[in-house]
Amino acid sequence: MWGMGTGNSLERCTILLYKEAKLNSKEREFKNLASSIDRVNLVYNYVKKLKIFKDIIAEPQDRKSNEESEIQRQKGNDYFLRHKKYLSSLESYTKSIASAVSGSSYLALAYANRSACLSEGKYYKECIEDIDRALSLDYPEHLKPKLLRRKAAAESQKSIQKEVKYYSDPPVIKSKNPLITCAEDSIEIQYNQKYGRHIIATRDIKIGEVLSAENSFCHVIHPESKYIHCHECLELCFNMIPCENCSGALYCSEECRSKCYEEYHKYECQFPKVLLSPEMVFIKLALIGMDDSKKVEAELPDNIHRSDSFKEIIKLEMNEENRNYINLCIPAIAASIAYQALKENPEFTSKYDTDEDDHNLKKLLYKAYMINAFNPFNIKKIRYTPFDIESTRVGTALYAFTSLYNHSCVPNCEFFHYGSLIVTRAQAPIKKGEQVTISYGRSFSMTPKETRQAILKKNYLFDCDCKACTNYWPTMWYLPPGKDLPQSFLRKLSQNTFDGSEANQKLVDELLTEGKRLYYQLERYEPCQNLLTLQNMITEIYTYQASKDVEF
Ligand SMILES: C[S@@+](CC[C@H](N)C(=O)[O-])C[C@H]1O[C@@H](n2cnc3c(N)ncnc32)[C@H](O)[C@@H]1O
Repeated sequence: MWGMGTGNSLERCTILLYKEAKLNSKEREFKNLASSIDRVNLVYNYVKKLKIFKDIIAEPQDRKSNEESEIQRQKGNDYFLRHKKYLSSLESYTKSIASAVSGSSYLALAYANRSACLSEGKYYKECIEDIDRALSLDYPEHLKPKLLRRKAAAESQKSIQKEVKYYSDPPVIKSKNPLITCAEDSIEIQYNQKYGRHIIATRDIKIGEVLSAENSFCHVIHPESKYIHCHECLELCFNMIPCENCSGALYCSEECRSKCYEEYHKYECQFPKVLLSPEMVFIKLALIGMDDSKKVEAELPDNIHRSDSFKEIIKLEMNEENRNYINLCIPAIAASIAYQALKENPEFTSKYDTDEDDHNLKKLLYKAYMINAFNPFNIKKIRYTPFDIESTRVGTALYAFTSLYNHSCVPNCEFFHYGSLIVTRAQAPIKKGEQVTISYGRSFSMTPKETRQAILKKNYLFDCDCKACTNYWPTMWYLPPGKDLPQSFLRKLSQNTFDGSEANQKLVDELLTEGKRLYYQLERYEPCQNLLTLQNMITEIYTYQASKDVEF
């Protein structure tokens, strides 16, 4: 059941182990233990008795293989020459680069082939870099003249180089909050029994105002993006360099490669397959906690929220008191598996080998897993085409401050990603003293109350008391239209194509200004369809403005 090649995810393994170790019968014993470390130890010992840890963590991640590199390079050639699908061919060449043994001629060939693709896409700087990489390796002599001709051609075209960036310049914080390092001074953190920590407006806030702009505390890449995004910084990059040991990590620069290796990848590089998925941001968080250098933090008074501080991220909500037994036990199983894998990781054990390290590791893994249940954000890449909006998952990230916004089914804020930076803006006017909220996925306009409440209870363990839930607001289709929107405005709205042209930019700016003005006129008709139309339009415009189209 656990053997090699089963491809079991950590999540599946935890559920199977729960059943196999008959942990359902240990509830009383578990709950009698007060500390998290005792609970992890209890579960760890029961699971260990099954003697199947070894199987679970036996399957290694894919290693370098020149054979695989050659298969991927041929695939790339096929896409490039036969189908003229340049992005697919680029991804295959990058896979070929990731698989090739360091320093081999396979690596040289893969770089050279990718340079042809980059030249076709008008990414001349990247093309030249790849040619230089191929030439610095064991590239066949008889093919060199062709490569040098490609380099000369690329040099002469450098002036029409295309930019590789999938988001626009983010807005900046104008009036820094003295108590929250990543926020405007229009908000504050409050605490009460009912809402936990939550955010309150300290003055009236207008629609569109930026409230916070926060860099991720830590993130991991999503598998679907890993051949065109850097494993470390998540930036888009079409000519990445590989990890020298494994075939699973690619980087936009030497700096990112060595930074990542030092801080995390030296452990990850030897992870078994079961620990490789975006959900594993919890292991990264726990390992950051283990790392003493990160714990040394600038001396700031305790009442200042620093979004880059480990002390803050580890305080995020775990809902420990509201969890039922299985939801307390599963994290202990996941922590046990990750612990066992790390204990067999030579890089890890060479640094951490005391009883105190052991204790810390178990505690941190358990906490980090629980934090990760309620707080992760998906980083998405949004691309507008004339016919469609494409959304791709780039990674999963944790934010120490943005996670403090509570949910409402009628949220007054929305967040936007600029790479791994998350920016929160008001999408409705917010009065001084009002709670500032985002949506955790379902808004009242599309999903009926019972469904929303059930999902929130299951995934976030609370009963929502927002105005839509309390007053039984119907979904959008059953709402009155509210005050009519002017015909001139509706005409403009129907002309909007999001096609990136200058004329459309102007139209979008006008729609945003007019939409905000109309919102204030319609506010008193809430809930109504036209107000939702305005709100959706405003959110869509901000999403569009944050995204940038990069074609290949
Ligand atoms: C991402 S955290 C939000 C910040 C959290 N209140 C804290 O103290 O850290 C999500 C958790 O906050 C609480 N929460 C969020 N929205 C809520 C709401 N509208 N009412 C009550 N609790 C809420 C729930 O415990 C939920 O699992």
